[in-house]
Amino acid sequence: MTATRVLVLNSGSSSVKYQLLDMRDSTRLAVGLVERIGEQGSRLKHTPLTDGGGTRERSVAIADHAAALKAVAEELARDGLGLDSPELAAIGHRVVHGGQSFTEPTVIDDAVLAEIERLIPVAPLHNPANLMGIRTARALRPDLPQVAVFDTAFHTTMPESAARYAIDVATADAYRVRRYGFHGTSHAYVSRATAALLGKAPEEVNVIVLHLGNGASASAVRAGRCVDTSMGLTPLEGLVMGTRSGDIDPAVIFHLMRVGGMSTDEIDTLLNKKSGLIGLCGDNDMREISRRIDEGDERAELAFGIYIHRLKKYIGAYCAVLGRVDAIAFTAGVGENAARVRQAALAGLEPLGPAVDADLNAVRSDEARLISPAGARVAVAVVPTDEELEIATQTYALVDR
Ligand SMILES: Nc1ncnc2c1ncn2[C@@H]1O[C@H](COP(=O)(O)OP(=O)(O)O)[C@@H](O)[C@H]1O
Ligand SMILES: CC(=O)OP(=O)(O)O
Ligand SMILES: [Mg+2]
Repeated sequence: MTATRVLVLNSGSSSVKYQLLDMRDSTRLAVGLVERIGEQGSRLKHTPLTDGGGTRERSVAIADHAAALKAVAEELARDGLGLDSPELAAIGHRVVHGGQSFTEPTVIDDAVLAEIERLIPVAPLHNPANLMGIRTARALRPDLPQVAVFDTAFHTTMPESAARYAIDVATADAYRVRRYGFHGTSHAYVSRATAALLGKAPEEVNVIVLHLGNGASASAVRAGRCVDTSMGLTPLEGLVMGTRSGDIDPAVIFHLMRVGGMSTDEIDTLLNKKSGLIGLCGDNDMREISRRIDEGDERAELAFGIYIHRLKKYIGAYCAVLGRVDAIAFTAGVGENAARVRQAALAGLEPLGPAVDADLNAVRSDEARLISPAGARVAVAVVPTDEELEIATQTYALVDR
């Protein structure tokens, strides 16, 4: 029997999304999610797709990402899809920070693990979770290839003019301080899918991708290659996010230290976990914010206004970076679902080319689709991202020989 299945683990700071796929035709055999890892009320949601068996949800104490993967393995085994299956060809892992070392998907060995570990200081919320998933998967199936697919890889094509901060070069190089960018697997997938939606090859189009999830980032993609992105050394720079501030004057940090007496760790927590939408209005879920705006809540409206203002600035900036823009694509939880965000982000930008048709924008669908009126100079699209499929495809390409 040839092994054609790939298990994909997308480990976030407090969650794991996973999918088991058969790569002969990219069908999903099971999908699931472990949430609130290490917190009160952790839970697992598992859906086998093989014989139409329904979703199983249970609350289980899950202390860390190692325990999470063990629970996932148990669920898969109950459906006869366990990690011991000879049909499993590889396990693909999303790894958030690959620094400058990794520009391609990479089969994981001890040296690769050591490098991912060395990068923890620049991805403290993400790389430790990714490492724990990899180590646990290796312990469960030491014989199986494990592949790392890096969020940073797609952005390694950025020119130095976009990748460097304007700080002393020797200091920057000594500490590898530069702009790496994240969500690259999504930006790559969505920019290609947007080209396909336009009936073009990726090399023929320039696309602005807006990945708006809990973490959020924008990228400018010229002829299939990333030329700029909004996240930097870490996933803190750029857009306003669910709990992260995005861009601020770096002097805010000195001010909070000197005048506010705050420690480095306190400021780190403030900017990564207590800022963005949640810091501005107490909610980080765009559904809840939208509901509050409808009720006339002024704090929610202000938070939304700040979120949209930043988004608009990046869209304008990337129009300038690209010169010619063929499409703007919205993706991830907010981008795919929040018509209000899409409408507001592009309102008033018609002179630059993009336009949104209100009726098309209001349609709810899981399909990639255009929401701009026919003949718009810049197409506007909603393109569901699929990081797991992209990771599975890249993983299988490395092991299928
Ligand atoms: N129907 C919806 N309307 C508006 N926003 C939504 C909707 N569904 C999900 N979201 C937003 O998507 C976010 C999660 O996006 P997702 O891409 O799954 O993020 P992440 O991968 O960072 O966890 C939620 O926090 C919520 O704000
Ligand atoms: C890199 C990053 O911000 O990832 P996420 O959106 O999954 O938190
Ligand atoms: Mg995400």
